[in-house]
Amino acid sequence: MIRTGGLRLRHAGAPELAFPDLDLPQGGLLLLQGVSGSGKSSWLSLVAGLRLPSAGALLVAGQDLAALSPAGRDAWRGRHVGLLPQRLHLSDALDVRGNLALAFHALGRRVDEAAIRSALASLGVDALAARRPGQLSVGQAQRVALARAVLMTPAVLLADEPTASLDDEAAAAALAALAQARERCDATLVVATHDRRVREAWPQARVLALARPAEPAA
Ligand SMILES: Nc1ncnc2c1ncn2[C@@H]1O[C@H](COP(=O)(O)OP(=O)(O)OP(=O)(O)O)[C@@H](O)[C@H]1O
Repeated sequence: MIRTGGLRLRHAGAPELAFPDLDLPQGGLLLLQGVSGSGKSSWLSLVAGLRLPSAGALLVAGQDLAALSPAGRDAWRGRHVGLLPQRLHLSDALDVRGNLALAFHALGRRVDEAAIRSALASLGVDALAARRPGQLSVGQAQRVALARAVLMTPAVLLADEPTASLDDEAAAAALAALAQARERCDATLVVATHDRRVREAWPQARVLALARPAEPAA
């Protein structure tokens, strides 16, 4: 679940972003829409606990993020949030298995090899475990990143423009993989997108429409 009220974020040197209120139940599906600069990535960074709001209340998976210390937020995010960023941030110094193992190291936990195999298999990329990310197609790399996102069975899955730069077939496959990942984790799924194909694929999804803030008068 994600509940926000009066949420605002101020980036240095930019007009303050003000977000519409939201009450999304656990397991819900949300499309975060808005033109470039309307704050989609900023909203995701708030819900992921990467930034704290300049004002407003924010409850994610039952947790008030403002009540956590920075280290507590990092631990909470590692356990409860699955992130599929626009740039996938897979390390080419490691193979696919090693990239997923990093998630356990970040939490100070023993690497759960069975969980890694299961996450990769759930996205149909278990045969790629020994490859380096640089040896993967764009679609394969995205599936690996999604396997990493669902590794801890997160309560909330956040995907930033997952269909950008994909052709129709690859975009449909990416959306199917996301829907499957959501089902596997029984997660709340938020997809930030300005791709009309996502809305067409998921007409039942809730939409949170963001508007670009007005520039202050000169
Ligand atoms: N780290 C930052 N420092 C200063 N301003 C920032 C920072 N990140 C974002 N902004 C500003 O906040 C506003 C919203 O940016 P954001 O990236 O969240 O929008 P977006 O809707 O995700 O855009 P896009 O679709 O282009 O990715 C923009 O005016 C942007 O310049």
